[in-house]
Amino acid sequence: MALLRNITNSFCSSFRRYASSGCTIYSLSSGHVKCGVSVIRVSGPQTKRALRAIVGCSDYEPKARQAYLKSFFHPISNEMIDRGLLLWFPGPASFTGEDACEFQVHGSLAVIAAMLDALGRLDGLRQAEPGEFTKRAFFGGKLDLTEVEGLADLIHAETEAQRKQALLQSTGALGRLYNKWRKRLIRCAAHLEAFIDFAEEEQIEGGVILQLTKELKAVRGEIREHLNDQRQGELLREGVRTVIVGAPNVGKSSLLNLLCQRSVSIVTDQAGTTRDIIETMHNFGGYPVIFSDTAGLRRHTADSIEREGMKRARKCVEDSDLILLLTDAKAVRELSSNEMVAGYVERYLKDLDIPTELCSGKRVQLVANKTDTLSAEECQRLEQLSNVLSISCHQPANMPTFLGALEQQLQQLCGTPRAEHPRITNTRYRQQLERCIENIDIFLRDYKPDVFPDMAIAAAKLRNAVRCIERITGHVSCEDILDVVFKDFCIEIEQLLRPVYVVLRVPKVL
Ligand SMILES: Nc1nc2c(ncn2[C@@H]2O[C@H](COP(=O)(O)OP(=O)(O)OP(=O)(O)O)[C@@H](O)[C@H]2O)c(=O)[nH]1
Repeated sequence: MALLRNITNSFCSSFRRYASSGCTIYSLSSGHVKCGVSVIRVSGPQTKRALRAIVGCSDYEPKARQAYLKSFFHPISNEMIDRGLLLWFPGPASFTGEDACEFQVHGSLAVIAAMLDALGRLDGLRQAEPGEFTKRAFFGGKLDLTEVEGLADLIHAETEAQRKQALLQSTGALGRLYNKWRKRLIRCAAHLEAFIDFAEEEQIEGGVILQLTKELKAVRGEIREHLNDQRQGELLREGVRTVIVGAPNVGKSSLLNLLCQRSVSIVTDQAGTTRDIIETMHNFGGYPVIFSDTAGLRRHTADSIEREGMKRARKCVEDSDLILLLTDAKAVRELSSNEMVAGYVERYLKDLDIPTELCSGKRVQLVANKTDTLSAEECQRLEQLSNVLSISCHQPANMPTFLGALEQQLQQLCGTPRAEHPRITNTRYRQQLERCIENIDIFLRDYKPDVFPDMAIAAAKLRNAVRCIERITGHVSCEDILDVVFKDFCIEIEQLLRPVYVVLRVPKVL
């Protein structure tokens, strides 16, 4: 347990050291457009001196986390800038962990400029870099990396489901899960090291090792289950890539225009109108979708531009998550069973020269367009088949059934964000978890309780497993990762902390 305590303490104190070494920063934290109220934040050791200077009272003592209606003055001219609300957040119970305050002022460009100028005139204050408040919260130990990324996702969330998922992550649902695994793995590693170091002298029982392998298998099982999620969280975060593909002239561009409710793609009666990929991002029933219209596919063409368009279309199929395979309703009007539809899909993909590997692991939804050209009886027959959706882009009144089915597909692909089952939202997490499992696997395969050098090598694998989790949460030195995360968060990293946390003692035998 002492080992665990040391790890935690060294983690926290290094972060605190970084946090308190910063100077005081200020910035407009609300949007950069004219608005009713704008929020200007200040964080750092000089915050109280700054707020006293702005309210024009050198011994002003606001109560923590209470709003005060105050007049704000420029410290050089003593002219009043605005009247607004002041909130004081003494550290460490603040967002950054440092002393912080907020000025809520009227959101005109002139008021904001005057406030920023006033703060900039004070000694020890400088304008914050983009995202620097969050960076301080991270280095101050207030947020782990998953929470930082969750916060960035929350700020960028465009759909309701994305908002829910980002909110869960930003409030620590994923971080708590990973931290729980991290602690269990550290405990296993600590027991193993105790066994290596003291087994002979203090008669530590071999049963410890049995217990340890049982626990490792349990953690491995939980991580595997977490990984086996059909990438739902990642799809929700990044958007479901949905490609509309089919033969020339079947109505792919017409469908895209209908889905987006605007004319993004050119529609003509000439086969081969669409040459390049046309992509649009769409909020579809709360799910983010990236629709792609593609060039019509056929086996042979002499036209080199069309050939390039078809190559791009096939690549788009390969990169997609959901394939809307569009066909002319006349081509399927004779089909009378789901098996016949399945056979048709296979033949159609072959005609379009789409190799089956390109579609493997993806949802392929057959959509029959131009039902307005069918008889009522043919339409009815098609509607009875469950694996084909029939539409007419010329009669959008029949679209609700299709849209409902599409929304259902998206719901199944993205799932529902739940606090009890936080999902992987980032490929980086997935890669580290897979590496963590690999290390546990190697340990379980290689350790031999009675052969100490082998045991020590196996113990190193266990430490690697811990490190993989720590690279997700940011508990270890991981500049390369921080670089990516804060870039996503629009933060220019000026100085990178290089903390090196000794996670576990190196066994004597190494
Ligand atoms: N009758 C009927 N015609 C349609 C329907 N949808 C599209 N069309 C017509 O079919 C023709 C081709 O439509 P597009 O949307 O350009 O077809 P496309 O598949 O994108 O064509 P390419 O770009 O050549 O691959 C146009 O004349 C459309 O007006 C429909 O539901 N019913």
